[in-house]
Amino acid sequence: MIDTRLPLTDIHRHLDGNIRAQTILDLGRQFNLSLPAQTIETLIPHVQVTTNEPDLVSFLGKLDWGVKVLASLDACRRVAFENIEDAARNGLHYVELRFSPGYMAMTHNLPVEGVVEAVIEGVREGCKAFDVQARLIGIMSRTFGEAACLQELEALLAHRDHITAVDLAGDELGFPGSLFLSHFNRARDAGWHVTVHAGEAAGPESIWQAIRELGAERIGHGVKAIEDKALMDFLAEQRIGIESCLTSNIQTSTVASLAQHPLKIFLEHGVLATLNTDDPAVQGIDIIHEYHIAAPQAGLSREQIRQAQINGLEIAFLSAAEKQALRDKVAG
Ligand SMILES: O=c1[nH]cnc2c1ncn2[C@@H]1O[C@H](CO)[C@@H](O)[C@H]1O
Ligand SMILES: [Zn+2]
Repeated sequence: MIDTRLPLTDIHRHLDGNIRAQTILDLGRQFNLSLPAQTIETLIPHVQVTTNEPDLVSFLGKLDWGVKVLASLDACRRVAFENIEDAARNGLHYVELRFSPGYMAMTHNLPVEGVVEAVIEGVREGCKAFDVQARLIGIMSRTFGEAACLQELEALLAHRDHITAVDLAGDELGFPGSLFLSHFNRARDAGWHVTVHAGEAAGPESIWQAIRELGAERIGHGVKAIEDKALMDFLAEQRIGIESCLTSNIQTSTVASLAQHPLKIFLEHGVLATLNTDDPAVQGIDIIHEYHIAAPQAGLSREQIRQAQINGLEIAFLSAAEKQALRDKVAG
């Protein structure tokens, strides 16, 4: 189902939602932290979704153990490096990794700017060691409020040349996008691209807000667009990309079943929708699973899956020349 002559991308993947269970165990031991379990098998239920969660916020709690073991900047660097290794193992040619430096820094009071630097370093080392191209997206975790997001923004701005875009993630219902207008004004002034998690827990109005007020060029999830015909038209006409994450949407109970997922309709409507993972280690999946198992179960035809793969590079935060170079490289 993956077309091997085309670049394979994942443009919606949380680096801090993709910390290996083995790494959680290793770091727990290294820093003498008390973990809920001592073996991979018994740790899995604490760090991975085993049955669907009732809502987004419950799902997000599953990411917490991963960041609780980040007791040093070197641990952050390691996790970033392993994310590139994972991407290479999955056959990805290009990955956009997003991370929330404040969330990663929180448990052990690490310097937020230091976390940004450590992540940049880990990704740089990973890209040297493996044949993958990567870009970084800075996340502001809305769950912790406007002030915490401002701190994240400033830490990211200190390394602006190594950051490609900014995102807003976390509790969409509790912390609407309207709280973050000034944050996004500054992010756009920095010349960054903008993508926003919207229309996942909240309705289509949250997607409109992200586009009109925050300047979103792409939308994370966006499943609720299906409820608003004018919005569907707008997304297609304005070429605003949708970063779909099929398994994630089931595990957060955003969508009841894959058969009811709107991705197929987005593609039929000409929306530039894509297939991505979200938090692969927490979800217990990888990009291959999303293409080979989740997408067919969501009713996508072979041709639609191929279109989603094409769209992945089309809406990537790369220049036209960079995209073409990647197409040429993969086509051989
Ligand atoms: O599916 C998701 N929807 C919304 N927010 C998410 C999702 N996955 C992870 N995060 C949020 O992203 C930050 C870490 O990168 C955290 O704020 C986490 O809660
Ligand atoms: Zn996400």
